[in-house]
Amino acid sequence: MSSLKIYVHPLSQPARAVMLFCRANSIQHEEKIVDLVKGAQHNEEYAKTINPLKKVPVIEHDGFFLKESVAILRYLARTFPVPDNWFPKDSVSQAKVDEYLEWQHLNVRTFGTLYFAEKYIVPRTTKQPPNEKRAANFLKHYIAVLNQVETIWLKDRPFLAGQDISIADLLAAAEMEQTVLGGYDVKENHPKLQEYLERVRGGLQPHYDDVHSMLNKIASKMKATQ
Ligand SMILES: N[C@@H](CCC(=O)N[C@@H](CS)C(=O)NCC(=O)O)C(=O)O
Repeated sequence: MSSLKIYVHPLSQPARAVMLFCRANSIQHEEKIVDLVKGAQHNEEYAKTINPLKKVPVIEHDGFFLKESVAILRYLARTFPVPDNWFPKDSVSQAKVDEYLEWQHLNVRTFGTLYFAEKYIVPRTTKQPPNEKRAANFLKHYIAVLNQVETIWLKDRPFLAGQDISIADLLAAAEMEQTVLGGYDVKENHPKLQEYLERVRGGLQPHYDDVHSMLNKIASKMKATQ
């Protein structure tokens, strides 16, 4: 019998996208939590046997190891019997998904992550306050790319690559949910993206809330103590 292990952590955006894909498609798999908070990704064993880049997500499918969320999601969509909308076989439809996947890494992913890291990770690892000037600059760029998502990618379609949800939406939603931990709630600031995120979430319940539960709990606690 085929075996799929996914090495993930629920506070990692690309890992959540992989978790969500597997859960929403009822792909039989085992979740291996790599405790990023405790630095488990830096363990010698993890670097040696799972991922020399010391990051999540990674999958292990029948002895085949694959890192990088985009490659993983494409591989899973090709390899498992999932509905075609996730990564369509039709060349033009697939290219539309790829178009977002190629763009997001240097845009939503980059600026959302830089902002989140400056506001959330840096203070926790250095015990120093964030550099607010740097954070504001990352946020400015993050808002600019979110505006591009609204006005270009979602201009005339409900999902990033067309009428149906695809793997592009999983990565986008996971990134947009993350920055609440840095104090920037996309849903409160971008009504069109709020509707979009609700659309993505609505079609993926209860899995969407399940994979975001740790993030949402931390965000609620932070809001309560502000
Ligand atoms: N390009 C990679 C990014 C992976 C990545 O940056 N993972 C982060 C969590 S979101 C990580 O594992 N960080 C641990 C570390 O840098 O120590 C992907 O899309 O899979």
